Amino acid sequence: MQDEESSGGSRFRPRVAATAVALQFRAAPVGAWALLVTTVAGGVAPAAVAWCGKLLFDEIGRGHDADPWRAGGLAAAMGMAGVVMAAMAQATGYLDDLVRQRLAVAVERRLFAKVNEFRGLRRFEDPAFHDRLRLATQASTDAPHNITGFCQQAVQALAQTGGFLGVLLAVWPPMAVLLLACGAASLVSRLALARRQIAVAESVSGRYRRQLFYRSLLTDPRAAKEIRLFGLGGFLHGRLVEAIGSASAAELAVKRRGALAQTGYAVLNAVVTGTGIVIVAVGAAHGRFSVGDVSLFVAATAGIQGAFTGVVVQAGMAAEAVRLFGHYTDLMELPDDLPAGSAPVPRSSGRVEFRDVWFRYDEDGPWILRGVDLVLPAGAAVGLVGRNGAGKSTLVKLLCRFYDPDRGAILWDGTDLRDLDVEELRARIGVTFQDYLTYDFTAQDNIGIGDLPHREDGDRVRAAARLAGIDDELAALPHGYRTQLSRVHLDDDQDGERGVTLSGGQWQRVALARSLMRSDASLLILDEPSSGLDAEAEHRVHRTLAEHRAGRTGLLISHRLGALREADTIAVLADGRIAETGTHDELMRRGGHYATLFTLQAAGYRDEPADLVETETIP
Ligand SMILES: Nc1ncnc2c1ncn2[C@@H]1O[C@H](COP(=O)(O)OP(=O)(O)OP(=O)(O)O)[C@@H](O)[C@H]1O
Repeated sequence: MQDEESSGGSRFRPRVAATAVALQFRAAPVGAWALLVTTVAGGVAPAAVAWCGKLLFDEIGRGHDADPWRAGGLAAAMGMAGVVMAAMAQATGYLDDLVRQRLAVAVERRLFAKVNEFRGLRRFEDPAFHDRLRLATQASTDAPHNITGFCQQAVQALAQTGGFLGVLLAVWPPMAVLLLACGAASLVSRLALARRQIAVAESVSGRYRRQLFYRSLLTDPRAAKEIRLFGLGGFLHGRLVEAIGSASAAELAVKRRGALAQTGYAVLNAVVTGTGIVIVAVGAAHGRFSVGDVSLFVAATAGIQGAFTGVVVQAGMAAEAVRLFGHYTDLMELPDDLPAGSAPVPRSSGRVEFRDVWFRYDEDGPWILRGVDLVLPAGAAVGLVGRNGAGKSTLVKLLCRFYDPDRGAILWDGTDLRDLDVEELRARIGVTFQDYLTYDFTAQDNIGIGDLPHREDGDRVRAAARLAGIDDELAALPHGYRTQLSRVHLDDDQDGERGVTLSGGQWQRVALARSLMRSDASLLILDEPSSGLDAEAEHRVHRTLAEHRAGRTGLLISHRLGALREADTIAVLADGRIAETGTHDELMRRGGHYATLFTLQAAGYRDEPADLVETETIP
């Protein structure tokens, strides 16, 4: 994804710059226009002041013939202009902050709204996408502002240079040419440096990603146990330092080159200026220039150099910003990784059929599913069994349409999932994922977000918690369902209070309750929902779920085969296909994979030696 074509290589991308400028005027219209006005005015003012200075010196230089009123008026005008310039500088500073803030908010808002639009999971599993997202996020704070800052600086410099050039041409024309040549050379060199800086920034992007990873790992309370027990602190710290060191060494090398180049141009500028001043001073001594001419020449030289220095610095920053902001515009233009279907999801039964489904995560990766044929009859409970890595959770992800099958189709009441409106489809499914999330929210929110419109509906949340067998424990927390389930992140209004930490099994039941919030879901998928529950809790939860599920299609995945015994059908996934299907009794009679697994587990409970159990090799 970070190929030259999509990211534009190191060439200048005017469309990116135009987008950034347009975004500034959209994010803060009044502020942006006001900033433009104060900037232009700030650019013109120094030339006007210098011109007044020249007139003043010339007036004073007339000795006894000088007009005191005119000299006083010119001095007063210079004083007033100084006040206006100072006020203008303050106003520009404030407007600059205002626009920068509004712009950063606008960019970030758009960026993460776009991220939310990706329907599938593929982008989130692509390291290049994460690099681009990181660079685009980085761009959100400064890049558009730097681009517009450069435009303003350029406008200001044009105004300033234009005024002073006229002065120089009138006094000693070669100086104008020399200063322009120095400025142009400095600009070209700064742009070349910016290109190198950008290339380095992009080459170390992966290292920054690793830095963030190690940093968050070293402070994550969930990681703290293993880090301490396995003594990983030093190891992880070393890797963090290595990532930081290698990233900053490359950046420092470019900065060194930049500093050297800029020093060279500063010396050149000083030589040019010094020569010019000497020539004009000698000319004044011979009576070719007035005192006012000399003062104006010095002011004009400094003014033009100042304007160029500003433009050169801003141009470098803008070039980097355009490149960085290019990641934002590219990301905003990324197409969705899943084509959108638009057909409404039938309100009927919720029969699901996998028809010769083939799937692999990467084009050159191994096939995970190799022609799965499976029917989840409407209203029936289907148990899915298979060894670790058989592809059970993958099947669930395809069912939720996080990916599309490479071959074959999944049909919902006869319609291909690819043709259905994906949001509507997902709203009809309740899922407890095997790798469920634990949110640093209140207990109420941890469950309520399973059905956002009813997040605040206390009765509904408690009903779901009751089904998952966690209601009593949550109600007994210090603030009941309003208790924060986190020891780290507390809301602002909970200052001084401490959250609580739930046990693994309690969290699992909270996750289960979350998936049960969608009381009108047609399909309920539970991927290892009771792996962390004690025997009593597991028994209770499964009984309640069986009652609750009535009439809905259910897919239950578990390595504890006893939990699947009551399912209407049990399917065994092996070698990427459905190897067996049937009821518990049918499969036991068949004596295949399922019977082998079940007998092994049962033997463990009965305390029989495993070698007494007849086993078939499990694929
Ligand atoms: N996002 C992914 N990218 C690449 N490979 C993946 C991804 N998720 C899973 N896999 C691979 O797909 C295979 C099937 O994984 P899956 O999680 O579906 O197995 P499972 O049957 O649910 O296993 P378990 O019983 O251990 O939960 C595994 O080999 C796994 O490494």
